Amino acid sequence: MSSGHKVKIAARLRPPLPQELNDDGVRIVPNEDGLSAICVTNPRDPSQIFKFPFSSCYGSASKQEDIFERDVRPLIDVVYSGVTVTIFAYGVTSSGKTHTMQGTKAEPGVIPRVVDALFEAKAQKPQYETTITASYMEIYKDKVYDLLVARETAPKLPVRENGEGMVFVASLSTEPVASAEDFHSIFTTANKRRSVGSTRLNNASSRSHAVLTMELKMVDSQENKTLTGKINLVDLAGSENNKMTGNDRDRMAESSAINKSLSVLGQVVHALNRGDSRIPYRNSKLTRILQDALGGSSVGLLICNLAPGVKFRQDTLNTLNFAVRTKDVENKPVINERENRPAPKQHFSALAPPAPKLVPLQSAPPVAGSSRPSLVITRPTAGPSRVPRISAMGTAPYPNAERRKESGIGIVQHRNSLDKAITQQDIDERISKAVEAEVAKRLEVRLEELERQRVQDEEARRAREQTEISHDPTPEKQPDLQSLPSGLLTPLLKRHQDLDNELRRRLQELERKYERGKAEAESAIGLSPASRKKTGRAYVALARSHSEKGDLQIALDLYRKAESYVPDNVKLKERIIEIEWSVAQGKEFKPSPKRPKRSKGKRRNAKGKTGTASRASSNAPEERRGNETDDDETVENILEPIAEAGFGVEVTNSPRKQAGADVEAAASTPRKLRSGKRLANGSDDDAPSAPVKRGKT
Ligand SMILES: Nc1ncnc2c1ncn2[C@@H]1O[C@H](COP(=O)(O)OP(=O)(O)OP(=O)(O)O)[C@@H](O)[C@H]1O
Repeated sequence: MSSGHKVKIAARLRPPLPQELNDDGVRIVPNEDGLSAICVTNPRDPSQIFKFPFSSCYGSASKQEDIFERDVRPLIDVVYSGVTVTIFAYGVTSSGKTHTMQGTKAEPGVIPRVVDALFEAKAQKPQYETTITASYMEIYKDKVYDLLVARETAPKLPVRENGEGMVFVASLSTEPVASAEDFHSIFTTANKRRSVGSTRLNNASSRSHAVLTMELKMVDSQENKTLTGKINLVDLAGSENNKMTGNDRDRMAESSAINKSLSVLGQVVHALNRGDSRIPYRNSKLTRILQDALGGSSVGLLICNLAPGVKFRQDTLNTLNFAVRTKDVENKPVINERENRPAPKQHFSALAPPAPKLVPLQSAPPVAGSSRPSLVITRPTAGPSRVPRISAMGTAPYPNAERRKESGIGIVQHRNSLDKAITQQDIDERISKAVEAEVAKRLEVRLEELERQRVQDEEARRAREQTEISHDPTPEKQPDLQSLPSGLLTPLLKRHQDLDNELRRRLQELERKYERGKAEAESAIGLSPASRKKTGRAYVALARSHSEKGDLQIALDLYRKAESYVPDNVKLKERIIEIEWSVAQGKEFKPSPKRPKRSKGKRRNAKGKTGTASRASSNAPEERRGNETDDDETVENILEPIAEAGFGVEVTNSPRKQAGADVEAAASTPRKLRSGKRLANGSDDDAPSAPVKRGKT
């Protein structure tokens, strides 16, 4: 039996803004069991509808209070039981993340409501002497800044890891908070420092990810123990399509950092779901900082913000796909508890790391609507721990933060204010801290060296390969698939077995090459973009051949593998959803028929861009792509070169003449929706349903 706690998902659709049309393409549909699902019309084929069942779905008329009372308030008791909770808002730009997290004076969002609830609960727990502190940071262009200090005096802060594997932001200030009112004034000031900019889609668009942490220290003098609970409230920046946002140069740099970090977030979730031994947390500051929330020791709630309107439709599907994956991520919540009683003096070097002890779950209150773990692990920290317990989001306040505390803004006693009588134990602790800081620093330097070395090795390897390719004229050397002229490999189409073998060989070769790329072997990030695409293409083609043979599970695995190389490919995501559904339902899967082979000139004509195909244009993929829509671009990137090489094409969007395939696919699925019955696999934690026909519900 699993002792983990799955990340809970809540999806919220914002109402259309005054200038937006409501086409009803995203809507909430109640399920028979009292739960609900988000239904999204396929932007490429309005006759198809994707269904995403979640335990909490909020429609456009929902109120801030609804989401707070149902999904957030139950977590307040979890924080008071000494557990870390992380709530993050995720969605495309302008989908309502900041509105949900911060809200307005008239409609306060999750953050102000959480703080009010923390103080209400504090008043009801007289057995504890509770102190509450806040820290607030933003991750802007992959750099971390303290939002509680003026920007002029806020250098970028390093992210570190202590000996217990706890990631923290060094030198992040913490501010004691005496009351909810005190918090609101601190928060309002801090928010003015957040990087916000205007885009075509949102005139107050967050250009950074913001992480607010409220930490509670609950000293129980009767029981001689201290519990530390924490809640991280994360307002992520939204993914962006620069063509829609109309971003200028400055905004583009921000946008690319935002998109990259969100893409790494997706890869982390993927890797966790696959059970990889290496999770690429280190590939962005965002994922490092959220490490504890994804696959770590905290309880997680992901609020998925969705925007109505057809222009956001593809992003909405991407957001929901991310949510579907995230709900399979399992955390192992931990109660942070330590004894108050001073331990006998001992030199830090003589102390062994404390062994975790299992504590029955009853000590933690239940989380509404979630599968609770049967056990949680407590970290006993009796006496001076070998490694000082450092807040996951950092301690060591800035001098000006310290000043704020002294100036009496907060009346709460801070842990560091025990300076009056320094004991031998205090001294040992300080030495221990200094040693650990030094070790952390050296480790970081060493890691940077290793990373530099890896990059150098990778470059040298690529250079070697380049030289080999240009000097090796032997005919048996395998040609690059991308460079093959169209039609050259057409005969392979007729020989599927050969095709399989060929692709397998190619994949093995690529993987062998990649293996040589040292320790990062499991991460597609370690490959150049070209190699990633190439590998992705090869997996797609192999997957297709398996799906045609009816080996759907194998095909699905291969498509998923392809996705880790080209995580942004939208059609690939759709294909995975379709096959997942077919596998879950035990239904036959019919891929859309292959696109008929056309001359390049015809292709251009079909798009209506140019009259006749010039030789220059047919040989210039960049130029071709420039004329295509975004969707085409992502598909062409992975699929087209294979098609040109004669390996077949994945076309999800069936043109009119392929309607037969759509009708057939739809005919096998819509009745379930029509009758209002849940799909066989339609439990709360199910994957989305396959497309079903509209108009029959
Ligand atoms: N539930 C809602 N009810 C009313 N208005 C909303 C709601 N959600 C969002 N809005 C409005 O939509 C606009 C965009 O919302 P918001 O700024 O919160 O989006 P965002 O996802 O944080 O965007 P970005 O990623 O660009 O920062 C704002 O004008 C906001 O007031």
